[in-house]
Amino acid sequence: MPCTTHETMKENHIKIKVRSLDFWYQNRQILEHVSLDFTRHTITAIVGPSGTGKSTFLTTLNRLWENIPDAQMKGRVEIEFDGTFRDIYARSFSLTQLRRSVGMVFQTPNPLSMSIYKNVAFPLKLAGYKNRKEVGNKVEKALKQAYLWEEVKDRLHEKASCLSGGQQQRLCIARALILEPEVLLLDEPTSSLDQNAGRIIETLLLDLRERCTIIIVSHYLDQVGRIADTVMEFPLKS
Ligand SMILES: Nc1ncnc2c1ncn2[C@@H]1O[C@H](COP(=O)(O)OP(=O)(O)OP(=O)(O)O)[C@@H](O)[C@H]1O
Repeated sequence: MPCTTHETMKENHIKIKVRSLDFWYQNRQILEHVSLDFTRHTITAIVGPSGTGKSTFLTTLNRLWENIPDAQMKGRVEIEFDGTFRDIYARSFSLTQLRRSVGMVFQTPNPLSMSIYKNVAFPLKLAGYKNRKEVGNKVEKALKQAYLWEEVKDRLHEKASCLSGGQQQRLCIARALILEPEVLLLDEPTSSLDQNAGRIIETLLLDLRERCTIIIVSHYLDQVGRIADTVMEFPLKS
């Protein structure tokens, strides 16, 4: 029998496939045989007790763990690009493409010590964009997508450190969005913010779902209830 239509349809909606993933720091195993699928254009929340490997898991989706001494991973992570699943750990897969396609936002806003404008434009500079008009247009678009444009459009050349915590986090989201990633990973992005600033980011993520596949680690179950399409609880039970 050929593959059923139902199975094909299900496969068509998958953006990320994780298969038999094991992870260790030194000799301590943190993730054991994790196999998961993430659906395109949805928000998946990863929840669970402290220390169960939620943040570590996110770093296996963008290879950010690779610089940690004595860390080790086994298994496969495949992301769909232009209709084809690519093994992001394959030698032939470019790290530059991965950095462009998978954006990340951390728990504490981490603006660079430079102006608001330069912070957002920074990934474009690394990617070799030279045309000032094009860069300006992209900065504006990313700041609009991150709901920050109206608040900063008249002070783009001020230091990013002058912004409030919530604004700084939206600035980091704008920086993550400027290369138009297909996947956005967020590690407790609202935990250092007040409730109001956190709610703005939630609304923004619901909007971004149309463009990106979003995976968010969150400790707030009320937040998860408001925004998540799927919830995955760590430690995973096989
Ligand atoms: N760089 C590292 N070197 C060694 N051990 C680490 C490192 N980073 C994390 N760990 C350990 O790995 C385990 C999982 O950590 P991780 O941060 O992934 O968990 P978490 O579920 O995200 O926790 P939390 O909810 O508290 O953020 C913890 O026991 C942690 O101490």
